[in-house]
Amino acid sequence: MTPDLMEEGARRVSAYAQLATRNRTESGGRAAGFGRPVVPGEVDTAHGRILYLEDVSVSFDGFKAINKLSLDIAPGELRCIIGPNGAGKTTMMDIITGKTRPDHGTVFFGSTIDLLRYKEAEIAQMGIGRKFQKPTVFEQLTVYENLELALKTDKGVKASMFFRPDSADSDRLAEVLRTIHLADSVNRLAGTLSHGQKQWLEIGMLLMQDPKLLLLDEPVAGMTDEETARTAELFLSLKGQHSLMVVEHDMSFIRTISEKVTVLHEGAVLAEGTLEQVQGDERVIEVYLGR
Ligand SMILES: Nc1ncnc2c1ncn2[C@@H]1O[C@H](COP(=O)(O)OP(=O)(O)OP(=O)(O)O)[C@@H](O)[C@H]1O
Repeated sequence: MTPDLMEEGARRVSAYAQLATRNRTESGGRAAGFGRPVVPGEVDTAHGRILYLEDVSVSFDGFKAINKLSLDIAPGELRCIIGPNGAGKTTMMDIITGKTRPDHGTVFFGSTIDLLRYKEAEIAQMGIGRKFQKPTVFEQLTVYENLELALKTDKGVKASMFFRPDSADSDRLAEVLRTIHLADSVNRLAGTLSHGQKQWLEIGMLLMQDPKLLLLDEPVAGMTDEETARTAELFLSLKGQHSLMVVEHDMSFIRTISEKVTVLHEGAVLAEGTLEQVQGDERVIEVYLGR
């Protein structure tokens, strides 16, 4: 082979690699992203959606847990999801976070990131944080150390061994401590916190990674009334800066925080609107009372 041909081949290989990388990290090669500036690492919300599910279905042993589910969430929105037991709320979150693969449908983060092409860990890195029902903080570490650890998880094993928070990290830590009402408890062992405080600490750990979308599964279950009220304040303060999807059974909590409520039933959206609207919907009443 002549040097010219070899050079030409190398150019083609390099151009192809660049194209593949661009398609994977920016627009997924879809026409929707064409012509708009795409900032690597930024979620493209130009179409007014941070999360978009269309016609999503998944079956377990022939049982349709999610059945042609379509739903979207606007940037900065705080969306509440309600529905009777077994409606598919957890399965929907499993699909969004890459834990469960749907049999069918479309799931997009912004208008350009096809979440079905990514693994669970990659989706978390992209800025989708998930809080499970039970708090999972490190009980033997202090509040501060738990938050510091959340910063390190982003940085890989070697970097995290020598990690020292810089001033931007320290500012962020202080801000998160204030947001989660634990500024007075920095040096307390997480194991000595109340149930509600542990939940806030775990939310704080997610906030350290500055997630664009937070999925929260029954965040006030087991909390006292005072803790529930403080959690409502916390969520209202996060709205706008982050998008939130909150699954909850506690209707008085939902009443305090909600604008738009989505009711899931048998794996699909049964109704959507304000809490008053959905509570007045005959189909919703039947589903809740008919159990
Ligand atoms: N891995 C699985 N294998 C078999 N069935 C499953 C699996 N995951 C969920 N299901 C079934 O799918 C349906 C939806 O479950 P899911 O946990 O998503 O409901 P949910 O709305 O979160 O309920 P809850 O309010 O009780 O948490 C249920 O009937 C459940 O038994």
